[in-house]
Amino acid sequence: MSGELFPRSRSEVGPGAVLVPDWLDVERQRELVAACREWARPPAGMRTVRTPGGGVMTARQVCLGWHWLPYRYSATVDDGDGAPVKPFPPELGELAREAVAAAYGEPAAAEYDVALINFYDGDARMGMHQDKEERSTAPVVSLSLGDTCVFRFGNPDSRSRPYTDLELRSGDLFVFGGPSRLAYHGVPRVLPGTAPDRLDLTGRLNLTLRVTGLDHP
Ligand SMILES: O=C(O)CCC(=O)C(=O)O
Ligand SMILES: [Fe+2]
Repeated sequence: MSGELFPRSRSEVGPGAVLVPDWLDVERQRELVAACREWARPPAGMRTVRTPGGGVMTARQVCLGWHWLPYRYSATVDDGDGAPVKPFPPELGELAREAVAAAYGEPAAAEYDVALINFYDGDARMGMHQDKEERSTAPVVSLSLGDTCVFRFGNPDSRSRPYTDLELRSGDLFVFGGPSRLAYHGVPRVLPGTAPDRLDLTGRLNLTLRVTGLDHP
């Protein structure tokens, strides 16, 4: 539920960084949540990610197409059960292309080949980072489902200011490419209990769709 008197409108948060509120209708959100529940199952299911410095990411993650781990891509879940990563579904490629067209008004140039699905429950959050393991400069497509979060979108030079805090709600699309492709970003907070009732989801799911630029094994 948005609660706004007027619908939120598309906004450019930075050069090449575009928020399209309410891009997915509730039916599509429900379908994606159901699909995420399947993708989260083992083998190659949702896991806790550990960083080389000994840290633990509080958002749990499952990948499709390529397995991301700090800080590279692999064809197998090298930091989990070792299973081959689940395939990247063609529907998500189509969704990514539609998303780029909706954000930029022009079609995507490259084939999307990886999805990182992050699940935030409890106090989960994500620190400021760049998405830089890809060899392609194609825009990152981000879809939010479930609880609203505060999404911090910064600049390509440092984790600190200037940055903009925006709300990403269930169904929102955020695309960042061009001069913003390597901008630092993170999720300082999730607002519990804000998911639409019809989603039947406690917590927040985020799908980030990317082009790795890697050759498939
Ligand atoms: O959950 C989000 O909105 C951001 C996820 C993210 O930045 C990532 O997976 O690299
Ligand atoms: Fe990211």
